[in-house]
Amino acid sequence: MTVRNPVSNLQTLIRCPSVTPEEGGALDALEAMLSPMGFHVQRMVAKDENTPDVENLYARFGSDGPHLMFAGHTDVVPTGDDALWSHPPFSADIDNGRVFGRGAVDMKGGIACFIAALARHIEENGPPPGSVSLLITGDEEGPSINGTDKLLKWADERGERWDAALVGEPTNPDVLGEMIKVGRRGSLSGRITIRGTQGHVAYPDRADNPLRALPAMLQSLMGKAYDNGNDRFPPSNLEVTSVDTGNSATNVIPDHVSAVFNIRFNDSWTTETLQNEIVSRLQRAAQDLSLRSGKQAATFDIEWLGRPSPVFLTRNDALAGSLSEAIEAVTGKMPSLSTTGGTSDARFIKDYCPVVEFGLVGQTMHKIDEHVPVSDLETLTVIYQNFIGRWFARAVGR
Ligand SMILES: N[C@@H](CCC[C@H](NC(=O)CCC(=O)O)C(=O)O)C(=O)O
Ligand SMILES: [Zn+2]
Ligand SMILES: [Zn+2]
Repeated sequence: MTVRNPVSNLQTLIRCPSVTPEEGGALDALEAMLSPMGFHVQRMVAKDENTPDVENLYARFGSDGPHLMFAGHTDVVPTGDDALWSHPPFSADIDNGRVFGRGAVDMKGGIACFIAALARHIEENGPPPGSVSLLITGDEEGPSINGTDKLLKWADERGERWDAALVGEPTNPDVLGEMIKVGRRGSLSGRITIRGTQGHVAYPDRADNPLRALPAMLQSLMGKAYDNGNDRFPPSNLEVTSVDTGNSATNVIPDHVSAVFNIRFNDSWTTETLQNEIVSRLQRAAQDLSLRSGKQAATFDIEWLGRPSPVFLTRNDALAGSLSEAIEAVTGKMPSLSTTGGTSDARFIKDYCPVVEFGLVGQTMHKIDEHVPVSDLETLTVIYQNFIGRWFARAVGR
């Protein structure tokens, strides 16, 4: 089986230009690797209003339980200015012991290693005593509307059930083996629009500049901590990500200003309690007249943007334990169990089975010259192989 080499698996995948929502040949390449191994491969196209159709793949090896899912994505973020790359972003060139290309660590590399690991496990130990599935989406880096969420529902409707899932996102900050993700903070975005009265900039008494209310409003959102975090999660944090008046003139006071924000929140909040907190902070700040003496409280409205992402924590010692033991056996490191960073598709999987995440080192993800050391690909493959053995041994009670 040639797929036992993670480096050639990865080179094949990188050479498929699968920038979201393009399939780019990446799922065809996966199918060509998995079918000869004995996987039953199915392709599913997900559709929704106002978003492009996206191709996804579900492949199962075996028909009985226990059932282990490996989840990930073959879509990649855009390459940016290709001229800035030292190797073309879809070349998969190897230079100085490193494979270069978009998706090298995020996360075609993780998929390449898992396939190699399973191939080695089958060759050396025979098929696992149960089933292994790959749930691979082409819409993780995009809106995530036509990806893992819909693919899970589709598979669930066809009777698929899983006992545990491993997501192969690049979870390690600096060194392979240092961090497993066992949960994620939630994510909530919104836009506030402060209303004023348009007018001539030389006659401000005849206008009401909404920008004079903005500093107090932004201070209320970002100035005071939402919480201090806890032993499970980092503190919640809100960042304002854009401010816009739509005003192109220098001598006109605009009639409105909008600010967009995103908050990453921990399990001391629900979406609803957090929305209430944000609105009450804004209502208080709207009374602040320090830059607007003689005016009424500012008027504003708030619009919640997109789907909020839920906060979740995987409380499954057996799953995180098998993975930690595998990592320690191969690298000598005991990984931390973390909930730091962004959200991931594990937020959808957690409704079906316990889920943890472990993959490559994420330092170059989304950057120019994304790359992965060949040695990390080999080490991750050995970790995944070790994990597969441990997880099934534990699941069947051996
Ligand atoms: N576009 C999607 C989901 C966005 C997910 C994104 N995740 C990461 O960047 C992962 C980084 C990490 O592992 O820390 C995010 O957190 O924004 C949507 O909006 O649903
Ligand atoms: Zn990713
Ligand atoms: Zn990414």
